[in-house]
Amino acid sequence: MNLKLSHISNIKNNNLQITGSKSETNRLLILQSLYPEIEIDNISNSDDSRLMRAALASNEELIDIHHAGTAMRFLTAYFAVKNGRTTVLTGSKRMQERPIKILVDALTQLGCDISYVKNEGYPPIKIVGKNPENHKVSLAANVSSQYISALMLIASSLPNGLEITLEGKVTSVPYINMTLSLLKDVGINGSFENNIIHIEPIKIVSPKTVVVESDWSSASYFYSIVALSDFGTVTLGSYKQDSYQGDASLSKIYKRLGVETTFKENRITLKKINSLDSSDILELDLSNSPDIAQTIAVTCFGLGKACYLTGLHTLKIKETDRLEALKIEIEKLGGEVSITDDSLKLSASTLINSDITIDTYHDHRMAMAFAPLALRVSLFINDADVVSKSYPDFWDDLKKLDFKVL
Ligand SMILES: O=C(O)C1=C[C@@H](OP(=O)(O)O)[C@@H](O)[C@H](O)C1
Ligand SMILES: C=C(OP(=O)(O)O)C(=O)O
Repeated sequence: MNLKLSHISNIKNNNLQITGSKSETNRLLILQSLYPEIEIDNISNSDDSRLMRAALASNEELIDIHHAGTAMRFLTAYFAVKNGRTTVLTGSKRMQERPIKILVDALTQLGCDISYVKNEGYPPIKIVGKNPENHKVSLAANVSSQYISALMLIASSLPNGLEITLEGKVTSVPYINMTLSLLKDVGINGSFENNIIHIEPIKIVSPKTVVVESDWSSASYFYSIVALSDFGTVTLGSYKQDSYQGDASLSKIYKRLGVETTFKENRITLKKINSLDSSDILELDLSNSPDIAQTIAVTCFGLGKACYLTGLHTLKIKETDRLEALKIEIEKLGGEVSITDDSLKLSASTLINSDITIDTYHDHRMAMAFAPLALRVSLFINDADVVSKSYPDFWDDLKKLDFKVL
């Protein structure tokens, strides 16, 4: 599907209900499979959560999780401790390029049996479920926090729980804290101090309904829309001020880009204010919130504001090499970008080229991050249905804000 996007007027106040966080949902789906007493409310309707549910319900040996990184990593740990069951976990072409060795090695240390079907270090993998005999493990923490969350999610089901030692600089820390908070919410005890995580064992938890907060990464596109509008306001549900999601830092970051956030009951209202960060260049370390890097880079570009984004070392191994993809697409529109392995620098440039086709590289966030630019120029989005990975209703929600989506 190739879309043409344009917008004729400003954003009128509109109420949107954003789907549940896919990160919270996919953690809770694993926990619910281990502890059926758990109920989940405001579950994500993303492809990644649908695939996770289907995988957990499947009795097949071969399970294909397509593009879903959390599903790939969390299910590797889940099936590794399903004694007596053999599973082959595979995914899309890109998933077969996303590394998994650190997690496989950690599970092997515990006594699990996992082998590579094609290329060493990458999916597909064959998992022969075991009752692992060890309860201590250490792993590198600088590549993906998903490996650590995967171990934490199965830890309480092991007879002695788990002690996880994190080596090196820990990346995407809020996602580890999110896992710990959700474990606690369902009645599992754990701690994370001085790079050591302890999770206690528990056989049964008390019945409990956990309400998933709406997805903050998805909210980022509306922050960008409001920032790029002349006088827009958008209200989004269901959010809370004390979020488990690191991307809730959007409210602080976008204050510097001219968007004010107010929390009322369980909704946030984003309002355009006319005060932009006064520094020549917006500098941000995004190692705690990698998923909003694309949104912020594109907002800055649309505003003609220079930015220097660091802490982006994980972007190269996500749905695509996001640094490379951002550079190519922003430059098509007339911007100037330089990248390293972990940073992106955008010069203060003017959006000059209209009717450009944005390529999305099988990456939902490429499509959604560039869409707000339609407030400034009309553009085309290639392969626009990629958004369903995290936010299937995205284009319908843009129509509610008077975007022309053709
Ligand atoms: O645990 C999670 O739910 C996630 C962790 C992050 O990945 P990394 O830890 O690999 O950066 C993030 O980018 C991803 O979208 C979701
Ligand atoms: C990186 C992402 O997802 P995952 O790693 O779970 O595929 C994302 O949603 O931006």
